[in-house]
Amino acid sequence: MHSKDQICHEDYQRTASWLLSHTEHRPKVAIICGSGLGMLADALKCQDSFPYSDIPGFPQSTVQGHAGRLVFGELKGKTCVCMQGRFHMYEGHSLSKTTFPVRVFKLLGVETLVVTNAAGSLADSYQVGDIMIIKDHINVLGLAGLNPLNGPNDDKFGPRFPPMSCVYDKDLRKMAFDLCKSMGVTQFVQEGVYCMVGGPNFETVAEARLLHRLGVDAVGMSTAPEVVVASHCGMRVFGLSLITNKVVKSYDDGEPVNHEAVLEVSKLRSQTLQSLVTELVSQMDINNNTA
Ligand SMILES: O=P(O)(O)O[C@H]1O[C@H](CO)[C@@H](O)[C@H]1O
Ligand SMILES: Nc1nc2[nH]cnc2c(=O)[nH]1
Repeated sequence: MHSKDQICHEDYQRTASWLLSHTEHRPKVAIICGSGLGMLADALKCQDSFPYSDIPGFPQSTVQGHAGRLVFGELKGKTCVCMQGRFHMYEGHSLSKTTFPVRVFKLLGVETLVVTNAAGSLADSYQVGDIMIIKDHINVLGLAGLNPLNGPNDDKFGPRFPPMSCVYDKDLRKMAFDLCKSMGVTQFVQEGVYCMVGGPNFETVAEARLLHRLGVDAVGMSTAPEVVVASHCGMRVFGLSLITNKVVKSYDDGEPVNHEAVLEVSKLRSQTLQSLVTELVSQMDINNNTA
């Protein structure tokens, strides 16, 4: 590594080579599990699992509900790699560290990234427990100049100025919605705009009202940097937010949120999310070359 924050191509390669020499799985799909959503990895068959502390170059998870384990395996015959725990900037990681695994996945041969998160809703029509298919995002940190792509561009991954106008794959969104129909769960499925803020504090009422007026449907403290990096290196992206709470927009009522409540709601929808992600991956058009 060059400096504390600068990660060079060889750093990603070193981690990718280590993983390739420790598992025979050759994933085409990567799944990032949000807060309390680590059970998505439980559906993987023929697992090879690595604590982040064993993987050279990998950051460590510090947040409750993020186990800190990388799991390789098969979902209905499709080879996947699953992050049981992601990295957030508020933990003290640089944005390039929070997105480090995404570029490693690219070097492993991953073509599609599935991101999941726990989020608070701003949209009045959303209920706690709803699943939101992410249509687009607002990267508040990115707009303010905090972008994982800052610094010298690594042309081996992608261009200096990547477009971001069609990041969340339309076909995968439609496929997910159709799956929700066949699963009979459309009454709690939404499609909307996710906004990433820095955290770790939850929103003030004034901030919540601002985000609401900006057209944000759900807010969280992750996902956008991973998606920007994945899109930069040409990956197809699909995202789901689980609505774990309603963001308080009134000075007179509303329940203040806490992380324990977020984890509780995650448990509530774990089975549905697991089935949805499993079916989606199984229907994806991917070239499943095994080593
Ligand atoms: O985005 P994920 O990792 O799901 O976690 C969400 O839940 C935590 C707050 O409860 C924050 O980290 C927020 O971003
Ligand atoms: N910023 C933010 N992140 C969350 N993660 C889960 N719920 C919330 C929320 O209400 N706000």
